[in-house]
Amino acid sequence: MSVIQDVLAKLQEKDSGQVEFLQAAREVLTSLEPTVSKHPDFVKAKIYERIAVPDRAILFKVPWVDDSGEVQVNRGFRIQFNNAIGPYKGGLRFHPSVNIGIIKFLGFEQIFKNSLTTLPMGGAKGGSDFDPKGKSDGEVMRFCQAFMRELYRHIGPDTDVPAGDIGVGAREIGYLYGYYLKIVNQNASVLTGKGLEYGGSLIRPEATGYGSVYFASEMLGTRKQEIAAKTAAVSGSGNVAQYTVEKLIQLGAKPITLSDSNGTIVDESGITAEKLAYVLDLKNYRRGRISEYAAKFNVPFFANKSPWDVIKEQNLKVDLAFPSSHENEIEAAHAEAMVKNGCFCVSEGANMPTTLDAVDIFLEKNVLYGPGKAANAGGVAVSGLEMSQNAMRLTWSREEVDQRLQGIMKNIHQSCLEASEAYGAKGNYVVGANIAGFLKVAKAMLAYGIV
Ligand SMILES: NC(=O)C1=CN([C@@H]2O[C@H](COP(=O)(O)OP(=O)(O)OC[C@H]3O[C@@H](n4cnc5c(N)ncnc54)[C@H](OP(=O)(O)O)[C@@H]3O)[C@@H](O)[C@H]2O)C=CC1
Ligand SMILES: O=C(O)CCC(=O)C(=O)O
Repeated sequence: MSVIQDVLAKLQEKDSGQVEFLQAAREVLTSLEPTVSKHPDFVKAKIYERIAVPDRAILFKVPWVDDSGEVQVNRGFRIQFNNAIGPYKGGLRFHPSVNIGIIKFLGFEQIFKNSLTTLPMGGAKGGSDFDPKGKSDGEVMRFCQAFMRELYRHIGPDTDVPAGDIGVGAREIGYLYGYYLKIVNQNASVLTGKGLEYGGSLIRPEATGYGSVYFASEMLGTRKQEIAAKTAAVSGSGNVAQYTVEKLIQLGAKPITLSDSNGTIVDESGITAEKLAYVLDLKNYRRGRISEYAAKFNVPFFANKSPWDVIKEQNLKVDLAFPSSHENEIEAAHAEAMVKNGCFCVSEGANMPTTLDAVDIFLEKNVLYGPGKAANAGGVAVSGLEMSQNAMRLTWSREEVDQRLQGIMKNIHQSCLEASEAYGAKGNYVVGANIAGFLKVAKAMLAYGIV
């Protein structure tokens, strides 16, 4: 059995219920296979085995009181996966589906993503099974305060710096940071995605979405194509989806879908800047459902369907796809239908939105496929820039941060291409991203000895 297969077999045995983590581990570790023969020192130091086990996993209770006075108890998690190249860094997810396997998959992916940015950040993730949907602002505030009441002792500007993810946006970061400040009494860079008034960075809200469009643009460039005039499907309607659509519009593309957990709207005339402004107000302030877009702009709404279901069932034609919602949203049958309906470029705003079978289909059919850890790294990259600005106690302009973001996305694209070629899988961004992200972390781990 190869070293990699041996590690995977052990994970399968030890972490058997953690389906999403095992999926992520399989995807990453199998694509590291070509590094094994070139790096016997990694094998001897058991780097492949060590990198797949978190440094620590913190599980805690989060008791809080709802608006009716009843005590509620949620689970809180912070998985500090690997800090070889910098402080632990990665978002917090508040969603009822959250469990240890999901947070572990996200934390594991974050190691390689953060390494690809070239900024000094280790990998972590956290969150809770708390569902902010349908909760009052007061309930969300009390939950965030209860969550921080435990989390504060595990984080710090040089230790671990969380940020947002699904269900954690500007409102939640404000409550979390406000409570940290209150109990620790230090205005420290312990969270990113902060408001501009209290240490946030311009372009952080936009960064993940913009970055995934910049990454798509780089991939298209390898075939002498560009974003302009392309029709695009985008899933989700949260932070990542909103700014993906904004950048697509700015670059002259036609985004035609958005979704949430209740269904998908299809606007074949194109989502415009004005319609997007409606979506931002609907989702970020009124906290409404995407079906309201369909009623407002008189377009079809497909209840309980994702954009990928609609492409499959209605033969909707698209050139580009930006899955920006959640893991495993694109399955093999979706991938087949997407290719059949003209989709030739997929840039993942979400983390692991494509199942392993569906990835194989994209690769077989020569689709330009940008995996999340490369394509959505813009968000954490600008979080890294937020930390740099906090450390220098100054703020950069919008233009400066955007220029840096574009440079980082270009550089990630180039590193993926170079690593894929050096390790015998030219043009395969999955192999390229995993190997390029891995090598830096592995070399740092090797330098530290067995710790
Ligand atoms: N925010 C960031 O900077 C980064 C985010 N990501 C990834 O991008 C993705 C989206 O995150 P973000 O935009 O921040 O999150 P948000 O909470 O802002 O938006 C999530 C969107 O996805 C929908 N969604 C979530 N889960 C499901 C589900 N199980 N089924 C159907 N729809 C669902 C939500 O619908 P509803 O409101 O109905 O639940 C919502 O429209 C995630 O995979 C995240 O890990 C990656 C890198 C950075
Ligand atoms: O900005 C960050 O620190 C993390 C963003 C994130 O959660 C992600 O990249 O998946």
